[in-house]
Amino acid sequence: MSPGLGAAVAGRARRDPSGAGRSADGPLVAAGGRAGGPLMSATVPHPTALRPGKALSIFDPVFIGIDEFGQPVYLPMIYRNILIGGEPGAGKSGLLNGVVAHAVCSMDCKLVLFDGKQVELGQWRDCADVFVGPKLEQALSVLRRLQVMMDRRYTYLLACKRRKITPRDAFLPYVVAIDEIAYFSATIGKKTDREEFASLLRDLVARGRAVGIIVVAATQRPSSDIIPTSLRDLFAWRYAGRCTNDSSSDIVLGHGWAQKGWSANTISPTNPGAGLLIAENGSPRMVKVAYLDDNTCARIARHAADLRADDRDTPVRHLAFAA
Ligand SMILES: Nc1ncnc2c1ncn2[C@@H]1O[C@H](COP(=O)(O)OP(=O)(O)OP(=O)(O)O)[C@@H](O)[C@H]1O
Repeated sequence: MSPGLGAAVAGRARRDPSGAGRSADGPLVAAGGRAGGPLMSATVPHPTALRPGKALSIFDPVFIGIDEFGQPVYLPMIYRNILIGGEPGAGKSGLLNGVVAHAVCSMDCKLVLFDGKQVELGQWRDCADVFVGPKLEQALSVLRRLQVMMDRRYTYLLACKRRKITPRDAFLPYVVAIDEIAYFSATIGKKTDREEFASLLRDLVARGRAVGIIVVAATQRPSSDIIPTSLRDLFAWRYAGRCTNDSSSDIVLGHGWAQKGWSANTISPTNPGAGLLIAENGSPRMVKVAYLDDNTCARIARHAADLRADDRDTPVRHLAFAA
């Protein structure tokens, strides 16, 4: 488990009674580790880990596991998206759950979950503002609302002559987690609806970053019809768990990496949770994702649901989709 998450869970009974740390612009938000800082700070534990009893912040980098030297790997997720690909059983859910677990414990962020199977992200349901199950119409309706919200936030930023939201803005970042993109974009419903899903998702990934919409999307079908290059290249972070061939690995990481020796096809099938992580303009790097088993996810989810229930009545949370 992430040191940060561990601290948050362990600190359940020791929360800041003033509640100051839970507001969108409270002291919970650390001064360092923001966008513009290093893309990956892998060698030193982030200060979040040293703040027992406080909730996390989505503006803090997310602990995802260790690299091949045993060093912790943190991903700054704010203003970024992550694509997670790999064959069934590669360990994609581990990374998805790790990011979602950080998000649910961050009172300065809201959560929208898409899960056609319902059980992959189902444990976080009580923490989510919206949970989309197997219905494509619901998925489309939620994506359309997110798109409207995104447009309004841009209108607001334009009026303020700014390019990005900050922790001080009244509206909160959203983490939009999708387990199995292909289910919505290539499997169920009518072709026109699936195409609309793909196009709305692309727009969200392309434009959502600056207004605090973070897309975390996973697929066990890394093929060019599900992840066209134009979509893949919009993800600042890409993680390839074991893939069945070099071409699938390249579809996640970027064209040509397999030829340079970086292929997720070389990962042993007996090593789930190991994968290649790449940042935009960077090189791949082997990471072993920290695995949260079902019981741990359930404990974190209960803790976070309590925190969020306490927090729900604060005015800022009512800005949800109305924003
Ligand atoms: N980081 C990890 N460390 C150790 N074991 C892991 C790790 N990640 C996954 N596993 C093991 O591998 C199994 C499959 O992992 P997981 O369900 O995350 O794969 P997946 O890629 O999401 O599969 P699917 O595409 O079928 O949903 C887990 O039940 C767990 O036993």
